[in-house]
Amino acid sequence: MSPAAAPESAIESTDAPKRAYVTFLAGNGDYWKGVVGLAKGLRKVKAAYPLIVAVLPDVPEDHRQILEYQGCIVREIEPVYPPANQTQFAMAYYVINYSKLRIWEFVEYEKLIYLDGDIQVFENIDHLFEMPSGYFYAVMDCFCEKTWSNSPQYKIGYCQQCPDKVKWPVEEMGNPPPLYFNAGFFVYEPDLFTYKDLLETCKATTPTLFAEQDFLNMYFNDIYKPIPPIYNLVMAMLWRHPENIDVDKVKVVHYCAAGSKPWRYTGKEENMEREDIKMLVKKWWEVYEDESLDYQNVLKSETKQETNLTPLISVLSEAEVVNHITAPSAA
Ligand SMILES: O=c1ccn([C@@H]2O[C@H](COP(=O)(O)OP(=O)(O)O)[C@@H](O)[C@H]2O)c(=O)[nH]1
Ligand SMILES: OC[C@H]1O[C@H](O[C@@H]2[C@@H](O)[C@H](O)[C@@H](O)[C@H](O)[C@@H]2O)[C@H](O)[C@@H](O)[C@H]1O
Ligand SMILES: [Mn+2]
Repeated sequence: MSPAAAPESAIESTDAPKRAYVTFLAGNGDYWKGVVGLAKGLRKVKAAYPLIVAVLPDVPEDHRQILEYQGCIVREIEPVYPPANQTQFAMAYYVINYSKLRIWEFVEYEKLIYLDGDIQVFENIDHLFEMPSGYFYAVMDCFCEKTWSNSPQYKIGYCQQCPDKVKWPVEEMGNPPPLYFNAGFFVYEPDLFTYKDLLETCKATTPTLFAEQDFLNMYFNDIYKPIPPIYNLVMAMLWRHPENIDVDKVKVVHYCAAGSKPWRYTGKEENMEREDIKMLVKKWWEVYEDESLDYQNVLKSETKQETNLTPLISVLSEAEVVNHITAPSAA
């Protein structure tokens, strides 16, 4: 079994609907470390589906090789640029995030779960694929951090996480804004019509503070279904809305607060000395450094088991009971 072919053949050999996890990687910086951590985390929780990495052309070959070595399916995508204008994004690098829209093109998969490279999965979440189709599932965001300071929500002090604390001023501003999700994690269905329409609509839309996240929120507004925050713990929730979070139940952590990316963590930025943050960063490192989770090591130990089973399998295949040997999951 060739290592590179295993993840795909595992899926192709069954009649089950095609599913996968997908993440996004740009540039020659250090985000590949996040993706390696994610691939190993998915393996640790025995995810049943592989991890696709949608890479921009500027991701260097050696980084791609590291990802393939970790069992990822690397797929190059073309960049998507927002129309030029005067907009200030909350972060300058958000401009590349429009390229995420390309993942709607992956139509050989029926359903996909997108995760940012700065996300880690600590418990199996395969069950999210079983939710009814036809919706866009994601976790509600929080508006309380400084990155939101140019938004009306922030200026008013309104957050959808506690809409009764500071009420939305309906009389002055009309209805409160629709529910707004964090676009670091979502469950979606690739589709070529949607893909083309996304790109065309995007071209005709003025970019705003949160770039593709604002755009996706607008585009999928009518089919958006919130899922609980355990599926994408936006770190600021820990100090902004502790009453909404039970850290022990969290399955997916999004290291999105300033200074919290584990591979860059110094502990110096605001809130980064908190015990819960230190614990979550430590948990990320434990997965990242666990060599037993390296794809090549998992392959080796599974090959050993298969060798032991060979006599039994050959008897069974003669009887045409075994049509295929399921390859190990890549994730
Ligand atoms: O230089 C970069 C910046 C971003 N990303 C990808 O884009 C995602 C979104 O950026 P980020 O997670 O840093 O945004 P945040 O969630 O912190 O606002 C990352 O997780 C990566 O998957 C990347 O690959 N290289
Ligand atoms: O390009 C827009 C980005 O927006 C998001 O950023 C977060 C994060 O920056 C926090 O620090 C903020 O406080 C939070 O509200 C905000 O949504 C996504 O995580 C990322 O994947 C990407 O879509
Ligand atoms: Mn992120």
